[in-house]
Parts: sequence; C-alpha cells; structure tokens
Amino acid sequence: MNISILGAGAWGTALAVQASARHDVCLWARDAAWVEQARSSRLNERYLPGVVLPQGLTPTADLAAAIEHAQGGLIIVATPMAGLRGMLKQLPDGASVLWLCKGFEAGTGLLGHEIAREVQPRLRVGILSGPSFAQEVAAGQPTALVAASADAELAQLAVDAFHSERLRVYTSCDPVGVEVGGAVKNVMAIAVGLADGLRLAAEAADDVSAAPGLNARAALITRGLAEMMRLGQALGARTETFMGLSGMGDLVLTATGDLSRNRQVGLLLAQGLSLDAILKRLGHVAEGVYSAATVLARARSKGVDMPITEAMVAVLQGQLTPQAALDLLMGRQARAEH
Ligand SMILES: NC(=O)c1ccc[n+]([C@@H]2O[C@H](COP(=O)([O-])OP(=O)(O)OC[C@H]3O[C@@H](n4cnc5c(N)ncnc54)[C@H](O)[C@@H]3O)[C@@H](O)[C@H]2O)c1
Ligand SMILES: O=P(O)(O)OC[C@H](O)CO
Repeated sequence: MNISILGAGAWGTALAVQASARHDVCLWARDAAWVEQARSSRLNERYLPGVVLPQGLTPTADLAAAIEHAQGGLIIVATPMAGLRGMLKQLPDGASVLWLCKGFEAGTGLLGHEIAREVQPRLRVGILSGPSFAQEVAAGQPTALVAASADAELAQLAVDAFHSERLRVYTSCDPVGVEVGGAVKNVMAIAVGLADGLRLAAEAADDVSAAPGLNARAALITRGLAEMMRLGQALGARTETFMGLSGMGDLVLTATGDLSRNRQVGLLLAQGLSLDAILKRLGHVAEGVYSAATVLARARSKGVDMPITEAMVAVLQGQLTPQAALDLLMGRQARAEH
C-alpha cells in the first residue's frame, strides 16, 4: 500500500518507520532543511533521536507529491491538533485519511471528526489512537492501537497498513469516544504528574507527612476516567469505549509513564517551573496544555461536571498553585461515586 504521513514529529516518524517495513511510505515535513538532512543522515535527530529511517521511507517537503503518492492508499495526518484543520483543507475529495492527534481544537473546541465535517465533508476519515509512546513503537516494542471510524472499510485499511507482529491494531466504530478519550487523558496526565511532582518535592524536603502518594495517583486516574466518561456520554460516545485502549489504556499509560510530555508538564509545574520554561524544555507538543480549557468549555456547554479538569485549567492559567489545586479537589463535598 502507498502511505503518506503528513508531519515528521516523534509519532509520525515512529509510525512511518514501522509501516515502511511492508509499505511504500512518504514522510512529509514542512521544514525543507530537515528533509535534506533526513535524506542524507537517515535520522530524525530533532524529534526521534537514534532511530534509523529505513530505505523504504522517503522524506519529502513536497506536500502535493505526498498527497499524490497516497492516492488509492492512506494518508495519515501526524501534526498536533493545531495543524489538523490546515492539513485536511488540502486533501482531495474521497481521500482516505486518519489522524493521530489527541485533543480538542483550541478556540473552536471541536474534535477532529467535527473539524473534518466542517472543512472537508467528502473525505473518508478516522482516528488512530491508543496507548503508544513513539519511542517504543519505533523500537518495535509490543503496542496495541485502535483505529476508529464510522466507515468500517477505512478502519480496516488502518489494520492493513499498520498491524504487525509487534503492533496490534484493533478497530472501533466509535470515533467520538476514541477522540474524547485521547483528549481528556492528556489533561489527567498533567494532574497525576502534578500530584507525583508534589510527592517528589516533599521527599526532597524530607517531609512527606501529608504529601500525595500512590493512593492519590489511583484516585486521580479513576476520577479522571469518570470525568472522561461523563463528557463522552454527553457527546454521544459509547460507554465501553472508555474501558478500552483509547480510554483507560491511554489514561494509565500517559498518567504513569515518564515518557509522557503531559505528565512531565505536571511534574515540572510541581517543581515550580513556569509553563513557558517547561514547554521550551520539552521541545515537543503537550496537547493537554492547549486543550484543557476547551475540554472544560465543552463540558460546561453540556452541563458536565469536570472538577479535575477545572483545577488543571486554573493551574495552567496561573490562578492556582499545584498544592492549592490538590487541596481544592480534596475539599470538595462528599458525593456518591456513581
Ligand atoms: N509522541 C507520541 O508518543 C504520541 C503518541 C500518540 C499520539 N501522539 C499525538 O500525535 C500528535 C503529534 O505528536 P508528536 O509527538 O509527533 O509531536 P512532536 O512535537 O514530536 O512533533 C510535531 C510535528 O508537527 C509539526 N507541526 C507542528 N505544528 C504544525 C502545523 N500547524 N502544521 C504542520 N505541521 C506542524 C512539527 O514541525 C513537528 O514535525 C499530538 O497530537 C500527540 O498528542 C503522540
Ligand atoms: O507524551 P504524551 O503525553 O503526548 O502522550 C503520548 C501518547 O499520547 C501516549 O499514548
């Protein structure tokens, strides 16, 4: 199959490396200088250091050629959420496209499938999501993903493109649930990072008496899942999706795995670094930072209560300290669990 991956960050590059073992893969980057360098070095030192780009993978800066290459095949949009709208606008009618980004669009508050419906309704669209750190996928470490689309043939195309003995690809007919899971887990990973970071700071100060520990981590993950499900149900998702790879699976990975950029944001905020300094240090996108406020706005518009998200928005906007956010969550009125 001919596959074009649009966006040569960590995740686009990792999937391109995997797919190029069996398919003819074009990897488009907007930075022509990067393409020149990648063609000669066969490396992506900026976004995925140490991973060799196989010969079956062709880096290109020519977007029209990349789109042409995937005619009758598959286009993967691998930009952050902020780039999805611009990419979809350039794709031809009838193209088969999946995106990898996880979030709500800042400003409009839309999910990917809603953006697609708005800008290019004649595309065949879906999402590829699930618990997956780019570095592990690039290294061939076992991973399971989920391809979600209302178009079952398109989800199957994702299986044909990426399923292998190292990378399992499940299908789902619930794009709404898969997208909500991917967006909300990033915000929850910031929250868990924040709590774990407070614990580390307390250990460094040799006073862990009231610091959040493993109990707090489990509570945030579980109540985070409850928030994710409430919002998903309000937006028309299927409940069982949140028990799957793109819900609980990705929430557990991102909230507890130190490779997560969103978790790192929380850990570093708890150390007292400013958000600007953290984003510079990461050098990669942390979608939860940009979509937290839109998750909250979307939830409020549906009358959905999302207290952890609300506290994270206040921390990210500098209105609450990490400790005050935790105190606020612990001080909420008692209520029934379900
Ligand atoms: N890294 C992972 O392990 C991983 C795994 C699953 C999903 N994701 C999701 O995939 C998306 C991309 O993540 P990443 O890790 O590859 O990011 P990254 O920060 O490593 O790279 C982002 C890439 O997109 C390009 N880009 C940024 N804005 C753009 C725009 N407006 N138009 C075109 N290109 C643009 C950058 O130049 C860069 O090449 C995110 O939404 C992320 O949540 C990442
Ligand atoms: O590094 P993060 O926090 O963007 O998470 C990466 C992936 O979404 C994990 O599935």
